[in-house]
Amino acid sequence: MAKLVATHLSKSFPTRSEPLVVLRDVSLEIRSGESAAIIGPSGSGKSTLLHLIGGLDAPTSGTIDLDGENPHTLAPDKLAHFRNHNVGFVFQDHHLLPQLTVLENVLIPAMAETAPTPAMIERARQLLTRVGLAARLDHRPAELSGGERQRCGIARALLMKPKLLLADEPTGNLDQKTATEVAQLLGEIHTQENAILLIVTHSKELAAIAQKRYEMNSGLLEPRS
Ligand SMILES: Nc1ncnc2c1ncn2[C@@H]1O[C@H](COP(=O)(O)OP(=O)(O)OP(=O)(O)O)[C@@H](O)[C@H]1O
Repeated sequence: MAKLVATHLSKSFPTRSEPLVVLRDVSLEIRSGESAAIIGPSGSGKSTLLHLIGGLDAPTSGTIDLDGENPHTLAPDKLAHFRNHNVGFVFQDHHLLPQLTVLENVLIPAMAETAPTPAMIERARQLLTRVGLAARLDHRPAELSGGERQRCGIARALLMKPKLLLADEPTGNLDQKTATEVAQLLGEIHTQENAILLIVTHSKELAAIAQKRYEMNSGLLEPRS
């Protein structure tokens, strides 16, 4: 069973005067099939923490261990490979490529390394069926609704069977009803995929789908009920 362990993470950004301290001694642990949500005010450090955990930025101190590997000890090419195979990202703005079809967008993580294999194409089709987009494979993102685009983004994030699914305000741009549907989908599909799900959100409703909840305030992470 995979496990994410973040231990004593701190992050500061240099400024012209004192460094800006954004994360202060943050630790958390989440297992495969479990989910955690982090809520907290704007600017409190939530996205920064997600970036460190996903290997997009390095901590000033502290360690991250995903199933025995610390992404921040890897050389840049190995880190890119690690991220592509172990971490799926779902963003507030879906980050789909407008010129590609829905199916091609979902295949992007596979295309980062080789031409997609028939097995990958089949997995992409299956994921798109599971997120309710079976009839939209050949459509472009502009032809989809906001919720459908987010479903496509979720399918893309899961293509490589990542151990970790990171979602940064995934329902932030959606109306209430669509946000509820996407939240339910995230909750169901990460369990089916046995992935670790970590969500950053302002939405209490989205946070409610997670088994563990935390609040971030000025870079300090506290458990919440
Ligand atoms: N690359 C950077 N250089 C300097 N400061 C940064 C950088 N990235 C983030 N920050 C600062 O770190 C603080 C925390 O930002 P972060 O995006 O993590 O907050 P957040 O809790 O996710 O906010 P929001 O809910 O608005 O997305 C902010 O003050 C931000 O300006």
